[in-house]
Amino acid sequence: MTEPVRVVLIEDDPIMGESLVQRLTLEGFPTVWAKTGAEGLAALRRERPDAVISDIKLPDLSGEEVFRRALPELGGVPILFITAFGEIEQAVRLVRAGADDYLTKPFPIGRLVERLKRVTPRARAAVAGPAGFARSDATRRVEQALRRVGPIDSTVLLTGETGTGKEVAARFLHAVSDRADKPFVAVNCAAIPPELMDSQVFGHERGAFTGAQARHIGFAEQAEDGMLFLDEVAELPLAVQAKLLRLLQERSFTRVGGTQLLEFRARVVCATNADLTEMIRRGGFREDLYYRIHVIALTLPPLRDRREEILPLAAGFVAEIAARFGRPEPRIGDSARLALLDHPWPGNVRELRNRIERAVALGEGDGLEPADLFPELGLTAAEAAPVASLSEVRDEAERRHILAALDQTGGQIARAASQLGVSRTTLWEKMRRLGIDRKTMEDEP
Ligand SMILES: Nc1ncnc2c1ncn2[C@@H]1O[C@H](COP(=O)(O)OP(=O)(O)OP(=O)(O)O)[C@@H](O)[C@H]1O
Repeated sequence: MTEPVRVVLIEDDPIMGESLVQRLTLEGFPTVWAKTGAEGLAALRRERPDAVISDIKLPDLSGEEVFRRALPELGGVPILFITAFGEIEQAVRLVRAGADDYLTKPFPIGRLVERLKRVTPRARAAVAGPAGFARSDATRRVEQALRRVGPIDSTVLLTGETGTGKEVAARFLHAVSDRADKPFVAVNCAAIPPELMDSQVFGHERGAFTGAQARHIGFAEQAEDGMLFLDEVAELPLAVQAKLLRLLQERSFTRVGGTQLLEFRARVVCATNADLTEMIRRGGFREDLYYRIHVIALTLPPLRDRREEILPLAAGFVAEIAARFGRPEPRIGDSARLALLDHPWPGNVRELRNRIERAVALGEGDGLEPADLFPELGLTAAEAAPVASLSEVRDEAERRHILAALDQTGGQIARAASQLGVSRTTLWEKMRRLGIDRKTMEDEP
């Protein structure tokens, strides 16, 4: 017997809602009813349904907002909209943006059931298209959302800690988009000096500034009608943020020092590990730009929240890296597996990859052991301690020297100061800073 298709219904009209719930349940679709957009989003997160039916007009959110906000939870789950006669345009836009279908009120409930039956197998079937990157439910939702928005042109913002795979996700989006055969241009905004950012992104004309000996084609132009991936977008200086906003609004730009207006045809995908709302609060990021790039926002979860991916990812990296080094593929021993599962992975997938690469490169046996992957664990505590900074070393030496002087002078500050070649006040200050307790010293009048 196949599992029943579970539905979340988002509908504020009590009569319509009631009758839909009754009929859907009778038809074998267990249904959870949410009466506002916010309740609906919470239900989506909680219930993980197989299909969603949503009214387009809700007391708190529009259909577009429901879709945009639901997308990260929705993944490949079908969503049908119910619209009133006057909202058809919005419904058509939603279907273009990746919603599955819409029905105009009034409609016979049988038709809704029929549509529902038509769209649900799609969610169950293996998703077609390029192979994905997901190996857990958490990333599968992101991957399916990317497949869904692949064919449309809205701007996507990918967030997540460093090394979680934001660039991998952006390249995947490109691969499933209609622009897959067009350029994918990745710009690491953190790696370009702020004063060069403008000309790197928009290009410059010959003679635009000292040293501009030839025309330079910037990233916006190189992307043609492909994809422009702005990694670490929070690092853009405010002046370049203003230009990026204009680029997105007007879909045109000029090279630095140029007058010719060039059409911007690429799709923009941004990534950041910064908290942009916090940056807006502090005045480091433009709010209007945030709303432009935040049309569809998806978060790559940290590796510690998707531990089921650790071993499959590790196995994939071992195979790939051993092949690259022309070495036999080492086995990951049982205790190494446990160590991998136990590690908190602050550097996420990148850290996993780097540790495997080092272990495969340096490992001598035919298996990987915890010490190959976590060499720091084999060190004594003193060796593993982080290297002290120069100021820490200096402070420690000063502290010991002052204590010795005080010891020799029986705690007399003035004599110790003169021996040390500093004034009494300076010695007091140093003692305070270095935490030498003055009460243990014998002060003089
Ligand atoms: N799902 C995945 N499958 C295979 N490799 C992955 C996956 N996710 C990430 N990686 C690898 O991990 C490393 C980091 O990924 P990526 O550069 O996409 O992360 P990021 O989130 O963009 O990092 P940053 O914020 O530092 O730019 C890369 O070597 C990438 O190939």
